Amino acid sequence: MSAVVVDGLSMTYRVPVREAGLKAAFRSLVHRRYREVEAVRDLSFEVPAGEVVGLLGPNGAGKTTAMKLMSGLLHPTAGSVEVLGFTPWQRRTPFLKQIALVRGSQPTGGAQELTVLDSLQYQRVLYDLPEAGYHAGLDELAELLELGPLLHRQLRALSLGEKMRAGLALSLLYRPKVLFLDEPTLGLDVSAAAAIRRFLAAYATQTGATIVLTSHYMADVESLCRRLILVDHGRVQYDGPREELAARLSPYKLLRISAPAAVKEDFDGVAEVVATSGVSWDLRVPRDDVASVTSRLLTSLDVVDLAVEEPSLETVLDRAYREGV
Ligand SMILES: Nc1ncnc2c1ncn2[C@@H]1O[C@H](COP(=O)(O)OP(=O)(O)OP(=O)(O)O)[C@@H](O)[C@H]1O
Repeated sequence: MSAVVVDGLSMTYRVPVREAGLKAAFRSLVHRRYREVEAVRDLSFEVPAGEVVGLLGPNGAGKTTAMKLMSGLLHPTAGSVEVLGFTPWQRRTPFLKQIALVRGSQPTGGAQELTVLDSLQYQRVLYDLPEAGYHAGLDELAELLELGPLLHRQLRALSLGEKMRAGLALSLLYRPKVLFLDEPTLGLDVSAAAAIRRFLAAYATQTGATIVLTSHYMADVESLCRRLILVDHGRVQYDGPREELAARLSPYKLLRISAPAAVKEDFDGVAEVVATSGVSWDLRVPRDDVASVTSRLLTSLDVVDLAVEEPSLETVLDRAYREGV
């Protein structure tokens, strides 16, 4: 069963335009002109219950707009969305109780003067959580997100990484079945980002939640999403397994061998040498030839180590963004 069904979704913003200068400012009071920005165009995809999918694309591709539409913050210009059978922008209570949108740019909503614990208690009242379930959930989240030292601090006094941990606890306290994560590691240092990734991976496995994630950090995508949906100019450019995108965009693999006695001429007519340092050689090999090239090298050279690598996701996406899929 699909938890999220997006069908022919489009969203056009109407943005007021004004030329520079005082005269233009007055003129715009009488005659306001608008221009249209098509943020999302005819987007369609489905996410089965329990899947973690990465919604990727370059800046301005329409990801955040799509996330806002799927979580009911915006009403689309055209098309439909169903999340757990609900139309998000109707914002019905049973829908709101089963989804969460977490944004790295605004990890914690609500009153920033409240302490983390007060905010969690407020969330309990808002979502009508039974006392026992609340305490069990809170203990679990507090442990996983290391919230102990933060509970009695005001939200506004937290660092970015601490805010994200608190924001996740606030959003996950009521155990949403569908989680929209918009750049959850934005601006975090390497270990804070890694901690969030570890937590999300564990949360997804433990709860079987459906997760739609946007991120510009490849580590997030690689550790969490097997399926990628690539959008550009508001349209789906690719929807499928992560590895297949690499195979489609890069017809080569990298063969890394360590052969102390090898010289450059040994590779003539066998594989293209792209880098070498000491006894180690990086070879670019067409995907279909990897097996034959490997066995040729193993017979002709004294190979002490060998590894076959996919091009990095960063390289693959850079190519997809620049040249299309
Ligand atoms: N509230 C708004 N009013 C007008 N235009 C908007 C609004 N929000 C977004 N846009 C425009 O819609 C397009 C898509 O923006 P969106 O934020 O959805 O992209 P994104 O893929 O999330 O980008 P990024 O990776 O930079 O966060 C952009 O051209 C953006 O300028």
